[in-house]
Amino acid sequence: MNMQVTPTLPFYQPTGRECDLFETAYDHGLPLLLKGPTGCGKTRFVEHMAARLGKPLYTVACHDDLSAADLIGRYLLKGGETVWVDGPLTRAVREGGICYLDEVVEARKDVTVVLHPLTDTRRTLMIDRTSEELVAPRGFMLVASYNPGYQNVLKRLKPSTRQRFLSIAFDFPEAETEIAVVARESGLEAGRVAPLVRLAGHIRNLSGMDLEEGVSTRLLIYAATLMAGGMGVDQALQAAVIEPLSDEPDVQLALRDLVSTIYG
Ligand SMILES: Nc1ncnc2c1ncn2[C@@H]1O[C@H](COP(=O)(O)OP(=O)(O)OP(=O)(O)O)[C@@H](O)[C@H]1O
Repeated sequence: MNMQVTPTLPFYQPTGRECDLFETAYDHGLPLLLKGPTGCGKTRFVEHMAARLGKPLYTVACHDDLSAADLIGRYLLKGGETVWVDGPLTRAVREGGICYLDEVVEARKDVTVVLHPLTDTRRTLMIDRTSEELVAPRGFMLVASYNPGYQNVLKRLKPSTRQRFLSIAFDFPEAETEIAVVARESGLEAGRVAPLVRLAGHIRNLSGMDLEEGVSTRLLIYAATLMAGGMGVDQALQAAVIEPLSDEPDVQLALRDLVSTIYG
């Protein structure tokens, strides 16, 4: 869990009208679900919007062991005494902040039970252990993300959960936007970023066939950062694109072929 109150506005390049939708959802106290592949800007978007709205942000990276108690809180032994310690969700509710549950679908099932009364008109967080029932104040907002590409039958959001959230579909940005983002984040000049983004376009066309998922904007930023630091193109792409995308020699070969097509 990571709590941030960001003094400067984290850079976020909008790709559509997502900032307006976020603000409207926030104004009306509606929960928001961000759907999209890994590394396409969902977390950065939430960080940007929280800073823009001047709200504390509690980010929780969900995993398959994450339980309701991890979000709500628990009794802990402190100096021989048992004291209640709020979890990130409870803190966000008490403070009227934003709670961002990254990859919510990974969390254990008891988390859903907690989220339901919080994401409908009740806006209530039940804390069974302390017998408290908190009604979320104006200003509290729940944001969750999930990556539809990773889902298997067991790990899908149930309609009863999905239909409690407004949703925005994220994808990799248009080439021009992605070039601007990668150049800004890595410090590599736009002219040298352009072929990287072209390569990404080709690789993304392969995803689903040989690759679980296309190359993320995050990996392009890694590659560009290595290149901006003076590393050669081949070595940078091997470390930041080819190795992270696949362990299969055949697939790696196909990726290297694509690299030669673009870089000659
Ligand atoms: N539209 C954008 N504006 C600014 N930066 C962006 C944008 N899209 C991607 N990025 C950059 O890509 C990096 C990865 O994005 P981010 O961490 O937000 O991904 P994510 O979608 O939350 O991924 P995950 O689901 O794996 O957590 C960011 O650190 C940022 O540098």
